[in-house]
Parts: sequence; C-alpha cells; structure tokens
Amino acid sequence: MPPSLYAKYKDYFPIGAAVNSKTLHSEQELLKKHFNSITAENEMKPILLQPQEGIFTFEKSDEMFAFAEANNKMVRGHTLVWHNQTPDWFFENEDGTQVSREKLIERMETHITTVVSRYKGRVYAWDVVNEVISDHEGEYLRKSKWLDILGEDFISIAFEIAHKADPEASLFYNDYNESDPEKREKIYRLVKSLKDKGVPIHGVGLQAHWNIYGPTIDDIRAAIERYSSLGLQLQLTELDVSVFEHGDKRTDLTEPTEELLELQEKRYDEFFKLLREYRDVITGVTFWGVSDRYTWLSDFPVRGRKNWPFVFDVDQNPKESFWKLVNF
Ligand SMILES: Oc1ccccc1CN[C@@H]1C=C[C@@H](O)[C@H](O)[C@H]1O
Repeated sequence: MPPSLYAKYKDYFPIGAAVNSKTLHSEQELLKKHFNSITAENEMKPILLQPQEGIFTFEKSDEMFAFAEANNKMVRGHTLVWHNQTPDWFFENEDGTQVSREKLIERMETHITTVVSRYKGRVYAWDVVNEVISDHEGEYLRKSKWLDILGEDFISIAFEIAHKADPEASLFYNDYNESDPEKREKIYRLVKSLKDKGVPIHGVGLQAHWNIYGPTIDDIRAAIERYSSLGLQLQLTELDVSVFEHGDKRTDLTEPTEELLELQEKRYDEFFKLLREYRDVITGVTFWGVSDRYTWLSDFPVRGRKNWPFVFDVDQNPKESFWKLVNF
C-alpha cells in the first residue's frame, strides 16, 4: 500500500496538483490521498472567470473550492494577470480601438478585486502575475498589451490591488524556465525591484516545467539560492518532468520506454533530494497535473503527442518515480 505523498512531506512542504473540471472527478482518489493543495489548471484564468466585461462565471472554480474545503485541501490561485488566456475586451474600447491607461487599470482592479474578494481567506497563495519576463536574449520584459498600455507599472499595480483585496494571502510572481541562468537574472531583477519599492510580494513561483534531460541540479540550486536571497518564499507551482527534451518533436511513442522511465526516476530522485534540502525556503511543491492519464504536455509543444511526466501512471498507479520520492 503506497504511503500518502503529502503525509510523507508534512515536515517539508505541501504537495499540490493542478486540476481541471474533468480531473477533479477522474483523479479524485489520488487527489484525496496524495495531495493537500490544488490549483485550477485553467478555470481561474481571466478568460474563464470573466469572459465578457462584468460577466463573472464562478461555477467551475466554486466546485473546486467545494472539493478543497470538503477534503481539507489548500488552494493556490492561478492566475490574475497574464498575457495569455485573457479576453481581448480587457484591452479594447467598444469600437475596437485601444483602451486608455485609466480604463485598463480600472478593469484590472475590477477583475482582481472581484476574484480575490470572492475567495478571501480561502487561497493561501496567489499567482498574481504570470510570465512577464521575456525569453528573448537581451530583452527584459515580454511584449504584451499589459506592457504596451500600462508600462512596467502594471506589475506592481496588480500586486497592490491583490493585497488590498486579501491582505492575508501570499502573493507570488510566477514564471517558467526559471532555472535558466539568463532568465533567472531577469526574474531576480524584477522581483528585487518590486521588493525594493515595498510592493507586497511574498514569493517566487518556479513553474518547474522540467524534463528528463534538464535543467541541471546546479542551475536549479543557483535559482533557489538567488531568489531566496531576497528573503522570499519559493514554491514549485507547475512541476512536470517531460520524457522529451523541449525541442524533441518525435511522435513515435505510444508508451514510455524503460530507458526513459529510468531516466525520469533518476531525475525525480535528484529533484526531490534538492527540494528537501531547501525545505526552509520552499513552501509548496505543486505538480501540473495528477497522473499520466492527463497532462497539458500531451498537446505542448507537440499537439496530440502523448507524454508521461508524473509519478502516477496512466492507470493511476505509483511509478518507480513515486517510490523515489517517498523512500528517504
Ligand atoms: O512551459 C511553457 C513554455 C512556453 C510557454 C508557457 C509555458 C508554461 N505556461 C504554463 C503552462 C500551462 C498553463 O496551464 C499555465 O497556466 C502556464 O502558467
């Protein structure tokens, strides 16, 4: 009988999983036994909470909170301000012209305040702003309508609004490729600037969309050391360990090979040894899914290409990787 993953880590950090309206039901048994935190994979993104101005659709997110509260699970809020999965209406006037700075700030405030207030005291950590750092060499901030219309201020404004709506919630900046040395320094620059200005930011979310070939333990350690040197909490917010390198577009596999699974076991073992070492600064580790039965990676970066990134297999049984996580 496998031990509970979150119970095994009760002296380290909460163990979470991203869920969507389907997996909330199809993965329910694993969620109850192995995870003590959930994140909505899509249902709390701007496009799904406020698809049209003034029309808030909370049914699916409310169902997740009902599950969380009935099963004593914590909730991470994901996400309030992002360049993706955000309706165009935020940035446009009725006639389709670009909205003014004042109007966009008003819309940001309405969205964040309405959403955060609804779940006030029930979300322990919010990904207030997601993925504003550019992946392009030499470019600091990602080009977006938020940046075009409001300038860099949109980031601190979002944090201030969220903090006012729920002063008790821990507020995170969240990003991927967070262990890449160049992007790490840009994230560090942003988060330090927010902290130095007294912006209410409490943590850095390392999405941790890793794979069996990278990032290196040294790069992950350097990122943990760099971000935590700011005196902030760290959370892994979207952990998955793809069996393909990001640039590998192969589509021939219908199941993972033994070799790939052995590599994955080794990586999970190394990753969690490192995470346990930094238990004092890591306040949560959330997988971006539950079992290999469903992962967003089966459509990214190659649409329709199955992936097997988790520690539970397609039959919802523990993989060898699971045992690496609990046998310490
Ligand atoms: O790993 C990436 C590479 C390129 C773009 C975005 C990402 C990760 N982006 C994440 C992934 C899935 C979404 O459901 C999450 O909301 C988003 O934060």
